[in-house]
Amino acid sequence: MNIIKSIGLYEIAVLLLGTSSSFLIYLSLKQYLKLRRYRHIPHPKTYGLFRFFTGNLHELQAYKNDIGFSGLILKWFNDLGPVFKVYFFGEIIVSVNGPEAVKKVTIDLDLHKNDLTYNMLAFPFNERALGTGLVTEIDKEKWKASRALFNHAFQRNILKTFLDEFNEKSNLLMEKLRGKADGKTLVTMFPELNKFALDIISSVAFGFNNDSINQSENYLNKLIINLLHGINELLIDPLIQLKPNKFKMVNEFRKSLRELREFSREHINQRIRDLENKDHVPNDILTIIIKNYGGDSLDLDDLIDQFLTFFIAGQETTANSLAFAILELGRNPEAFLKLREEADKYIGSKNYISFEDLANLEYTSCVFNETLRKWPPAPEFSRKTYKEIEINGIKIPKNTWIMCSPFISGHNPEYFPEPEEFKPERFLKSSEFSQKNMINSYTFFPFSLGPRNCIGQNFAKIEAKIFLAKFALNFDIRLDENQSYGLKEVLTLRPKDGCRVYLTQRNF
Ligand code: HEM
Repeated sequence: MNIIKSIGLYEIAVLLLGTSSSFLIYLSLKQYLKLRRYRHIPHPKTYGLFRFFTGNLHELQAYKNDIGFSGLILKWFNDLGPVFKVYFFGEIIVSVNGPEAVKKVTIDLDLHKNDLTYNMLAFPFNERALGTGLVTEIDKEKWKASRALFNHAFQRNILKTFLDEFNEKSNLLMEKLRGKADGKTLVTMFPELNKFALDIISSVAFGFNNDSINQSENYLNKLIINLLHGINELLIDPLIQLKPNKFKMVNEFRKSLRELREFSREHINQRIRDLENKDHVPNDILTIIIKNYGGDSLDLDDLIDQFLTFFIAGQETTANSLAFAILELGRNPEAFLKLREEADKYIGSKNYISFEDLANLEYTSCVFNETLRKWPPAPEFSRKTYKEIEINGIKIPKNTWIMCSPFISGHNPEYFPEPEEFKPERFLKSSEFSQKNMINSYTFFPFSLGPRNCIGQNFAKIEAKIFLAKFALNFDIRLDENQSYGLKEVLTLRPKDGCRVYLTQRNF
């Protein structure tokens, strides 16, 4: 205190002013030099008093509740062309688009995942969440080793053995929806589908009957929702943990995450014990993984990371896409009738959809594909350049955060004429778009591409086809006219109001 008195308030003020001005000058210089490295790459106009620092944040805030980040980058793509940059504070992201670019990034160069984004999923708020699970593992060699184990568990002939579970959970959901199908009860599809997807993963992948479909609030579902909510909040605002009004949310997040990991630990430990005691165990993905990890290499925390990864990667993505599908079918009754015709023809009154039946459901696949084209649940994915690369004649510096967008590609009229229309027919093998190869792996890639593509894509396709066929066989849909058709997007893309419908039992 005495020292302060002797220095005097004036000197302190000058000192503080001096320090903050030097800091501001340092930040400005750093920002200037960074932007200079990218000045040859086109970028959208920036707005606001502090736009030199905030970059494109202003527009993002303005559009986030309407067309979402995906809609915004599509707008920028239409204005600026296939390669452009956007920036928010110190982070510059280069969006690269077009079949050549996507092939180069994901396959030819097989770029690494970008650590900044994936770390927020791996260790949000400095807590271990998805850790070194498949989605978030940045180290290529370690990732390769675990992917090799999991590839085995996700082969079609293994998934085939789980059809009973897929059918059983779909039947349970139909049963529940039948109870609401009086034409007057408002049903929000997303939460129903979210529980459905959770129960399927719980049962197929980890051999336990979670039964959230029949519960209004489910323990596991609630923990996962809290986990995703926390990660979403962190992605929107990386400084969130410093804000006193968010302390409660952050604490709840931490508590849920710890409970979730504990829940996983107990479940995995039990399975290990059962395997050691040679007790009967389900032949599910967990058993396959434990047997393959085996021996000394088995690290329980790694297994928990994988366990959580499959819940997070496989639940919301599938639920979102199915909610979008119902929304589109409600708006496109012709497509809905064709879907039903196909289900009538190949499934009819059967309660069980077999693998052979699935092969016949081509139009159902097209409905799912068209939904994923228009509304990919993972609308962008990111990578990082480890050396300077060139795309469309534009040089992109080393260590750049690159973004590829299945959303932009799916809305490009060059490959998908009238992209705003919902036309499942374009995916029929006989359609001119398929024949002319306009639809191929580099124009339609909702499950990403290359070595780090989605391991669960066949799983998701089986789940979606069984659900869609059964739904079309059972119900008529009327959309709630008061719902917004906006998007909700942070980690994944979802219909803003969750797809609100009135159902009636189908008139035969
Ligand atoms: C419609 C449903 C789904 C969509 C659209 C989807 C999409 C994607 C995409 C785009 C990626 C790449 C992400 C990135 O590069 O960061 C991915 C990765 C992954 N997905 Fe899916 N997914 C779906 C369903 C599932 C399901 C059902 C499971 C599991 C049962 C699953 C498990 C995974 C895993 C583990 C990865 C990481 C793969 C790796 O890096 O080796 N996904 N998914």
